[in-house]
Amino acid sequence: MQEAASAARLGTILRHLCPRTGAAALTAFPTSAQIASVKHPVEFHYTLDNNLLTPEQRHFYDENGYLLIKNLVSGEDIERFRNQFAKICKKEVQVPGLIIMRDVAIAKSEFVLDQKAVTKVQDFQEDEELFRYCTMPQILKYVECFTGPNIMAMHTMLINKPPDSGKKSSRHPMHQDLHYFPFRPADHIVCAWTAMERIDRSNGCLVVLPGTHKGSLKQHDYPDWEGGVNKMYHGVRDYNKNLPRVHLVMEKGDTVFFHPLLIHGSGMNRTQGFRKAISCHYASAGCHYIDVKGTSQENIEKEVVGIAQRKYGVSTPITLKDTWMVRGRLVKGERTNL
Ligand SMILES: CCCC(=O)SCCNC(=O)CCNC(=O)[C@H](O)C(C)(C)COP(=O)(O)OP(=O)(O)OC[C@H]1O[C@@H](n2cnc3c(N)ncnc32)[C@H](O)[C@@H]1OP(=O)(O)O
Ligand SMILES: Nc1ncnc2c1ncn2[C@@H]1O[C@H](COP(=O)(O)OP(=O)(O)OP(=O)(O)O)[C@@H](O)[C@H]1O
Ligand SMILES: O=C(O)CCC(=O)C(=O)O
Ligand SMILES: [Fe+2]
Ligand SMILES: [Mg+2]
Repeated sequence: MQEAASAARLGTILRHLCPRTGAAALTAFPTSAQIASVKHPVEFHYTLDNNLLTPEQRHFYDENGYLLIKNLVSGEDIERFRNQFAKICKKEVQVPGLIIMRDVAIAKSEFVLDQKAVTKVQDFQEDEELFRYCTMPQILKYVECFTGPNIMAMHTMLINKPPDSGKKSSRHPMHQDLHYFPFRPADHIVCAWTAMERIDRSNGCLVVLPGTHKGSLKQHDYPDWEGGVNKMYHGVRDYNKNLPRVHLVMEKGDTVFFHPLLIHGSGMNRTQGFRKAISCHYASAGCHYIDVKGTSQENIEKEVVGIAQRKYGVSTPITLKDTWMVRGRLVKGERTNL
């Protein structure tokens, strides 16, 4: 009698943990103890086991494509990133390769030389102080669950979402980060995004469509927004507008890890403050480059290559791959493919 009950429970848990077997979704979530009581190894599709993630966390990422870890980066570290960002904006330090981007509403009006004009800095891999973010052990421990032990920091950003100018251009359209990346497999890429202050709907938090990481890479274009769109802020052309949206409210230091196919964006900043977040996209060094010619990524390759050629004053043909090869930095293990 007892045995039959526990066998039924085991079956229930296994069905819950292996949704791809086609069993109906369950409403109750198994506890750690229940999962630990399962004798058969449980299969997870999107994470590797390094004894850090709990089965619940691995299950959550499999189903949703993101995982939020509270309080992962200290207030002191965030203060240092803030200070360095301010120095960069004031031109007290010059960082080779850094892209400083102003909001389209400001870029097209007067020029103000301070952080009020800067909507994000990108490619800070040569700035020791900001790049510390990408090498923090507590972040890399999580990253390894997605990428394995050989880890490349591919893309770095500090986003300083400005108070909206009234044109709604502080929004970031819904997109998949993989659109920008000519490397695969997607499952071995992950973004770490850390809130540098409390971020909620008022200042434009991340908005995600849970589960969309299980889909494919979609066609991206500039959204048809009246007030203008920032350069390279492509959005998914068509996505199911009825899918549930989750607003990720985060406190300072909270960090979200998310899959590069997860459809996400961010709302406009309705406050007077500059909403700050720091992020890094990591990939397994074992990933390989692909040629995006003939794919939906051709449009972004054209734009990125155009900007890179202007920036470095080169006219020789380069590819999207070349622009990533020079930006990627090994942060753990061995640099193999990328
Ligand atoms: C996982 C990844 C997800 C993402 O990365 S999504 C976002 C990707 N964003 C980027 O890659 C940042 C791209 N931005 C840049 O490369 C630069 O900021 C950009 C646009 C080339 C401008 O840099 P600079 O050339 O130094 O700036 P500039 O003041 O001399 O302006 C040159 C021309 O560009 C225009 N511009 C500047 N910022 C803009 C903006 N935010 N949106 C639209 N247009 C913008 C600016 O008006 C000027 O145009 P014009 O020559 O006057 O017609
Ligand atoms: N007309 C639109 N077309 C496509 N994407 C949009 C549109 N309006 C908003 N978005 C995107 O949806 C996400 C959420 O934006 P939105 O401005 O609705 O913020 P929000 O945080 O949901 O704010 P609110 O509290 O007003 O609902 C962002 O990625 C934004 O760029
Ligand atoms: O901080 C944000 O608004 C998110 C930006 C983002 O998703 C991106 O740059 O890819
Ligand atoms: Fe993104
Ligand atoms: Mg909204």
